[in-house]
Parts: sequence; C-alpha cells; structure tokens
Amino acid sequence: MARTPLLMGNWKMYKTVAQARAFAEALGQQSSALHGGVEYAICAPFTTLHVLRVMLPAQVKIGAQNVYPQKEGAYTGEIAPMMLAEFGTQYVLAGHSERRTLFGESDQMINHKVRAIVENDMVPVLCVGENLSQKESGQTQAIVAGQVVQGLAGLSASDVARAVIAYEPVWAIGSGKTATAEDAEVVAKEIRNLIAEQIDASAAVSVRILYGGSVKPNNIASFLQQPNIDGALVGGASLEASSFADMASAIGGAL
Ligand SMILES: O=C[C@H](O)COP(=O)(O)O
Repeated sequence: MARTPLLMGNWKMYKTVAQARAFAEALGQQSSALHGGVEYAICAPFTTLHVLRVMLPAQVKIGAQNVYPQKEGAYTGEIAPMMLAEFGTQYVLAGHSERRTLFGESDQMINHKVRAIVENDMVPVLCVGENLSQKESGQTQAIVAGQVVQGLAGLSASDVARAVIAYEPVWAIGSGKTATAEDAEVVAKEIRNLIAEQIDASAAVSVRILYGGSVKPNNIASFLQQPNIDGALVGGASLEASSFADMASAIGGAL
C-alpha cells in the first residue's frame, strides 16, 4: 500500500503572529512547489495557529507541538485535546526529545498524550530517538523500540495505522549532523518490523515513519528515497518559506 509522503515543519518556540503571517504570504506565492501527492503540515506555537489556519495554502495543515491529556480542568498553562481538535488542528507532536529532556516527559506521559490525541480524532506524531551516548554504546535499537512500544501502548491497530512516527536521533537535532539516509532507513525498517511483530502487520504497512534531524532542502530527497521513510520532521529549515518550498520541490522531484 502506498503511503502518502508527509513534510512536517516544527517551528518550536519561534515566530510571532506577524512573522507567521509573513511566512504564510510568502509560501502562498510559492505554492506551485506544493505537490498534490504529498501532505504538508506545520506544527507551530499556539498563538500563530489561527493566522496559519486562515492564511496558509489549503494543502498545508496545522499541527500543535504539545497537549495535556485531560478533557478539561484546573491545569494552569496547559491546553486540552478537544480545544485543539475543535480549532482544526490535524496533527499533534508527542515525545519530542526537547519535551523528554527539558520538561521531563516520561514514556507513560507521552503515551497518555498519544491516546488523548487519537481519542480526539487528531493524528499523533510520536517522536523517538537515541541520544549520542546511547548511539555510541550500541543502544539505538533498544531505546527506539522501547519508546515506540510504550508510546503506542493501548492504541488499536487502526489507530496505529493512522499514526505518524518520527525517528529523530537526538544528536542530529539542530546540530547540522544528520544520520545517513541508509542508517535512518535501518532504524525506520526496525520500527516497521517491530510494529508488525508486536502490534499488527497491516498497521505496520500503513504507519508513516518520518526522519528528523538537520533535514535541509539539499538532503531531504535522500531520506525520501528510502523505502521505509515516508517524509521528514523539520525544525530550522522549516522556518523560511523559501526553504519549506525548496523541500517541497525536492520531495516532489523524488516521487
Ligand atoms: O522536530 C524537529 C527536529 O527537532 C529537528 O530539528 P532540526 O531540523 O532543526 O534539526
């Protein structure tokens, strides 16, 4: 079964409303780079989601970077899944390494978020990946497998089939170092095999697996050419409309 490629930006804590508006206007002028057979999304700060939803080209969906896994309540500073869903948010990140390391999010908390995202009919983007010392001590497969299994626990096979997993080696994020496309493919294939063995074979065929970590216009095609990599989760290079459009063109050219 063909999986639809996905180019997803993660703006992290960047951009004011005015800057987001300028991005949307600029991307609108370059919308010919957007390919009909590819999905696009930007996970942006909450304050910019409205202007993006109104102004981005229709092919580009909006995503959130975080959510709190409760329906509502006295959780100062948090946002509920149904607030995001009602707003028109399609994707929500869960388990990004910055949330794991800077905010102490456990696999259990990440799993609660993933389940809450699914229960509200949005698509979870479960981020997984090893840090440098784990890579150097040969633990990549074990670390990633644990994060995937715990992150997806309790989901039905059809929920897993709709989910997105982003493999982001922590040492590659914002560092200018990427995994080689071949090494990323090895991990992506292991993730797919793991899901087939432990969850459901059909879900393993459908689930989309992205690579993230210093993806740029000049290297994105090499990742998309790998059979088990279905797109990219891009930080820094998603902040400029021209760069986002260049990555969209590179993916279109690689299809
Ligand atoms: O979510 C995105 C990743 O953290 C990658 O960020 P980067 O493309 O700036 O390395």
